[in-house]
Amino acid sequence: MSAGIDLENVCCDFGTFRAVDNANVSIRPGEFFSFLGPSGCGKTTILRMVSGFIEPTQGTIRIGGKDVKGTRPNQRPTALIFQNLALFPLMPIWENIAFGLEVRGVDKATRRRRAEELLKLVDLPDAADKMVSQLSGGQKQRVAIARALAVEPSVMLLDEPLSALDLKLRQHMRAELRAIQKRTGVTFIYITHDQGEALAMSDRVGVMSQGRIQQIADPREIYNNPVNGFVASFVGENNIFQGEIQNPSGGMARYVTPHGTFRARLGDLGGMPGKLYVRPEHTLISATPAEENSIPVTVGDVSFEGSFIAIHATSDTGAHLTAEIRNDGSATVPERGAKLYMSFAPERAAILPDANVRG
Ligand SMILES: Nc1ncnc2c1ncn2[C@@H]1O[C@H](COP(=O)(O)OP(=O)(O)OP(=O)(O)O)[C@@H](O)[C@H]1O
Repeated sequence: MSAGIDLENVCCDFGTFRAVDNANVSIRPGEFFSFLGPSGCGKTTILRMVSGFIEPTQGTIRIGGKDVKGTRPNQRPTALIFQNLALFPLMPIWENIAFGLEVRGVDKATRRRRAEELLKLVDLPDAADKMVSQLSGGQKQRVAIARALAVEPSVMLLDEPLSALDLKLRQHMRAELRAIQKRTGVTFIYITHDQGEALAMSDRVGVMSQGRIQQIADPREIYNNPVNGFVASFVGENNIFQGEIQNPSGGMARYVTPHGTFRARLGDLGGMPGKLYVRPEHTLISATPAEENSIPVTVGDVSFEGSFIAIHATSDTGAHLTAEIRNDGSATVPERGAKLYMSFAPERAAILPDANVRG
């Protein structure tokens, strides 16, 4: 069983401080949905409102279509997983997993069977009789997930559950979590400040800043078509130009800057000024000027990043730019001091407002 979650005009105030400002989102049953944003943007507050530990100051939260106002956390069909797992060290793994069932009066044989099923589900079939201290960080994390799933929640709420793990394990657990979620079909709401994590695992992502949801979309859309500069910068690198818009037409515009006049896609500015954003992997280098959006530069640092090489350069007018080329031998890597041109295709660049912030 999985349930959808709807937030309708949800606000949360702590005294005079508004931690969550007018959140609207419909999370589908069985969806892996992440809230992504920097520390303090209100992600945990949203999770705590869904789980029932705090009530919204305004607005409505529905789980499975039912308004949950006044419903206590233990009466909601949600299970919460933290970074701090709070497993019981003196109980074997299977009893840890079955603890919630014991509280509900389920008999021992059924508890054991259910624990073993869940251990298979999280890919730890031989761990039932081990103790917590015998497991690695990632294995403990999987036990915590199995324990949360034991009480058959319709919604799993995960609060940065991987942040205590080292990088390799975290990357491995991304795939594991995603696989467990798809196997169970339970709705997952995941919060993280790690954009790689959110983009890799989620069906959709809600990017947040200063209490406001900035954009809700699938990971590709978030990366390829960010709605504002905050989202563009939070999920990746950019070359950014500041200038004036000229001749907007058909979703494109000319953009006049001290570094050149460019053509780019025009985002929804909502009356706000815009800057031009283009990703380093869409910034091209050439020995001769490109037909449009071409900037003469001098190469500075050339940094080897594994799968790609970052070329940092400064334009004759003082703009700092970065282009990335793939490390597959297909392009000549320029040297420091080389004079060349950086350019970008108009449809790869967008003029965007800064962010949707409290006015
Ligand atoms: N009980 C509280 N009383 C007062 N302010 C609070 C309370 N809980 C959270 N806040 C504030 O609300 C804002 C949002 O907090 P929240 O914990 O939701 O952020 P977050 O995005 O989850 O950050 P982090 O990633 O650091 O956990 C922060 O500025 C925080 O200081």
